[in-house]
Amino acid sequence: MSIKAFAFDLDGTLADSIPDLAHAANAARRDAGLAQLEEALIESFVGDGTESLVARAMAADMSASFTGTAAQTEALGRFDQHYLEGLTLKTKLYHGVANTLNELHDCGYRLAIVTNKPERFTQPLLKELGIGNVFDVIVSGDTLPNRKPHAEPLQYVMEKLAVSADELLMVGDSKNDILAARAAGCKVAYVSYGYGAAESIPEADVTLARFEELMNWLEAQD
Ligand SMILES: O=C(O)COP(=O)(O)O
Ligand SMILES: [Mg+2]
Repeated sequence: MSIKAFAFDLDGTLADSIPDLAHAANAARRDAGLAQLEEALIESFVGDGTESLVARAMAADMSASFTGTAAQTEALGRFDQHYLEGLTLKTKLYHGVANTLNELHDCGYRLAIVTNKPERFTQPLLKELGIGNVFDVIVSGDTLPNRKPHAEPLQYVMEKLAVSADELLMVGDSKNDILAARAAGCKVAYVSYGYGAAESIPEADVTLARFEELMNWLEAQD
């Protein structure tokens, strides 16, 4: 079966969003009277959604989880405000992303976003990055009851786009993306330039050092 649709992760795959996530996380820490953290440490906290990022960043500890304490809820509100004020101060699409997405879209492929970022950030971020119009489906971390690495977001995409698992390619930079693709039974491309370096990454079907290599992989399929 040939590929008819793509599901793209957002942070670390389409956009290099760490500087603005780190800026908002550090601003929330400053509001709480805490010292600033290195961007690289905050990068290691990204991937399991905003609540998790805020809990880890406030505790400066990867094993922290969001339990809804008053302090965490306050920090989440502060983070939201700071991040929405500066979604694209430094955030940029990676090289080749805009052209490749437009080319795929023009060729008639169906495109989806499957991110663990909440909807309140995903929609404005895609718009600010100028790629809000190419996606047929956008699944954020709070769109469905379950998020990546669960299969549900990809199953939802397949249903919406009326494609089967072997017609869909997930493209992502983290373990969660690969596990979600495996759980849903679809192929997966791992982009090695993203934020997955600190994790042990399960084997993907293809590894891309640059986003535009996706077109070479696609041409080699038929
Ligand atoms: O915001 C996150 O936790 C990660 O987002 P992603 O799924 O687009 O990488
Ligand atoms: Mg990612």
